[in-house]
Formats: sequence, structure tokens, C-alpha cells
Amino acid sequence: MSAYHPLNEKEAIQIARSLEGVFAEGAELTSREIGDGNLNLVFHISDPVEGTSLILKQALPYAKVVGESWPLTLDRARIESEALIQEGKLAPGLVPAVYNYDPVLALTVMEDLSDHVIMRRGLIEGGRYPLFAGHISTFLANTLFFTSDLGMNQQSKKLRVREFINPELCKITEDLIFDHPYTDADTNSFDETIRDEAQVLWNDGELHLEVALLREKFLTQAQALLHGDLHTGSIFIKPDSTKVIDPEFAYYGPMGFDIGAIIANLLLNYAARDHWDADENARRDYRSYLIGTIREIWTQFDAKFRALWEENKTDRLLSSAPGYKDDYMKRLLQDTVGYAGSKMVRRIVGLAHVADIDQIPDAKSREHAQRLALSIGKQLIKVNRKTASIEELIQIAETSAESVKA
Ligand SMILES: Nc1ncnc2c1ncn2[C@@H]1O[C@H](COP(=O)(O)OP(=O)(O)O)[C@@H](O)[C@H]1O
Ligand SMILES: CSC[C@H]1O[C@H](OP(=O)(O)O)[C@H](O)[C@@H]1O
Repeated sequence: MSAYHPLNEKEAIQIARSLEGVFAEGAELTSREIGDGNLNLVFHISDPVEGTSLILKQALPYAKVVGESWPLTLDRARIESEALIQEGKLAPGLVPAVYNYDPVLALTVMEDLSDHVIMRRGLIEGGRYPLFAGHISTFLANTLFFTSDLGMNQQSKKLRVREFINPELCKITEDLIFDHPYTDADTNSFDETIRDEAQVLWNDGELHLEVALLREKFLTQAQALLHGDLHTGSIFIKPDSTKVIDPEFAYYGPMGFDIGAIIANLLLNYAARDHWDADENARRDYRSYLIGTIREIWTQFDAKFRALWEENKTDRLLSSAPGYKDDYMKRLLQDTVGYAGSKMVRRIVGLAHVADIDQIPDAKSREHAQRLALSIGKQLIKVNRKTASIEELIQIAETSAESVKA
């Protein structure tokens, strides 16, 4: 197949067949398009007899969620496959294996992770993943440290920044996270019952200053290679395994954006628990599991990142200046808090929402979850530059759950 065109299920089978050493000659293959994300086609190809399978992910020349009126670069498939390969080297076992990348078809062939569940779904259903904090903190510490000026050759890093220039996908984030929720933008989408909350967001100058500072950092700080969209829908999980997928938004940006993304999505689930748990005890219990996970993610990330820094003294002054490490980690925590808040707000009033909240069928319960998420998100944004400990983020979540009444 030569020119780019969106594949159909039959063509996906032909491509899978042509890959050497995967499927037996003459095997009956099945093909299903299973993409449920906002942007791409995803084909699941399997040989049910042998039990072998793989995934073909193809970029469309537009954003699937909106349609052809929103053109989008196919280069994101290159970025995604390249990022998965980098992440696989730096955090072995924590991303799917990439078998092939076809630049003409904007197609990545990768390991099938169907024996895992998408973490967002797992959390909605009350699943617990005791190894997750350990896995994701390793993923974050390794990928962020070793792609930054602290952990790699600083001239090579500048060349890597060039390879991950991702303007169109960054623009989506700049618009949908760091602009539109704070003005009456056409892309915004929210239930009419919380219009009062949206109007507050549009007129809160103190909030706008903090969002402007976070936006500026997202635009300008090439600190490390980010995943760029690390929400719980981009994580496949089972009790003993965690796999991060979908890094098409990867670019060199501020580290706190990735750490904040995962914390925000745990907090969005936290805000939705009134509906998903059977009674108050179950809710309290599950919320404390989520809070414990957030605490562990930051604490373990902090320890692992510092340990990598001790072992790899790439930059003399940055490794030895008294107080520099503590100052760096404090700024990283503050960015994490600010970006977590921004990621929560965008999922309530912006274009793309989360199932944890949108799938609450009862309008009153959904409204409560939305108001709680906004309350936590706004406070995190406002306190970000003053935060000194992850306990302050946790306290904001817990106090808000008490004070925002159903
Ligand atoms: N490696 C994989 N193994 C199994 N299913 C996958 C894999 N990658 C993606 N999927 C399925 O396709 C869906 C969309 O994939 P995703 O990468 O999130 O697409 P998008 O970039 O459009 O958001 C996932 O929610 C999951 O159900
Ligand atoms: C028009 S893209 C909206 C939104 O979708 C992306 O998420 P995903 O592809 O993982 O569903 C990303 O978060 C974008 O901001």
C-alpha cells in the first residue's frame, strides 16, 4: 500500500499478515476497529486459533472527535512511536512493545494489551492497583530524569528537543487546557446547571494570573521529554502490570505537566465517588485508597528522581550547588500542583471530558461531582506557587469533599 489513506478492517488484516514472524501462513485473522479515543483509528488483529494478536494504530488527518473540519498532522504518529520506543528503553516493561512504524500510512504496530484494562474504567468499577504508584513513579522518574539536562548529554538533548517539536498537538493543549476554560469559548462544553461555575472561571483574575504562568511554562520550558497526555485513559493496568500508551502529545516541556496529569485524573475519580460507591463507608474507603495512591506517587517519584540525580552527576553545578536539588524538587511539586488543577478544570468545562464524571446518570450527583472537581482544581491552581508538601494538595481534596455538599 503506497499512499496514505485511512485503513479499513480488511486492509488492516493484509498489513498484519505481511509482518514477518507474527501470524502463521494462512491463519484466519479477525480485525476489529476498537478506537475509543478522541483522535485515531485502532485495529485489533488476532488469530483466535493460535491466540496471537497485535494492535495497529493509525493517525487520521483530522481530530476524530470533531471531524474533518479540524485537520491534524499525521506526524503525530511518528512522535508517538518514537516516544514509545524512548520510554520503553528508559522504563522497561512499562509501555507496549513497538513492532513497526510506517511513516506513509502514519501507522504504528504494537503489542496487544487486551489482557489489561484501561485504568479509568478500572477505577470507575472500584478496582485497586497496589503496584501502580510504584510503577508510575518509576516511569515518571526515569523518563523525565534521563531526558532532561540533569540526566543526559546537554547537546544531545537540544537535538532531541528538535525531533519532538510537536506544534499542532501542543496547540490543542494550549487552547483546551490553558485558554478556553477561562473564557466563553465555542469549544467549551458543560452542563447548563453549572453555568455559574463557568462564569466564575471566566472572570477570576487571580486564577487567570496563575493559569497564565502555567501556560507560559508549558509554552517555553523544554525541561524533559513529556508523555504529554498522561491521564488514566492512557494507562492500561492489571494487578501486576502497568503500561502507559498514547504519547502522541509528547514534546519537551515542564515535568510537572505529566505528574500533575496523573494526579488530576485520580482526583477526578475521587470527585465522582459519591455516585460510584454503594454507601458512605465504601466511598470513604475508596477515597482513602486514591489519596494514598497520590501520596505514594509523589513520595516515590521524589525519592527515585533524587536517587537518579545522586547516581548521575551529568552537570557539575546542578549536582553540587548547596540547596539546588531541594529548590528544584520544590518547584517541581509546585508545577505538579498547578498542572493537576488545570487538568481538572478542563475536564469539567472544556471540550473533552472524563467518563468518571460524564457517565454519572443522575443529574444531581453529576453536578455535585463537577462542582467538587472544580473546587479542588481551582484551589490547586491558586495555591500552586506556595505549595511546600504533597500533604497540602491532599488537604485541599479532603476539605473540599467535606465542604462541597451534595
Ligand atoms: N496496545 C493496545 N492494546 C490493546 N488495546 C489498545 C492498545 N492501544 C490502544 N488500544 C485501545 O484503543 C483505545 C484508543 O487508544 P488510544 O491510544 O488512547 O487512542 P487515541 O490516541 O485516539 O486517544 C484504547 O482506549 C484501547 O481500548
Ligand atoms: C481534540 S483532542 C481533545 C483531547 O483528546 C486527547 O485525549 P485522548 O486522545 O487520549 O482521548 C487530549 O487529551 C486532548 O486534549
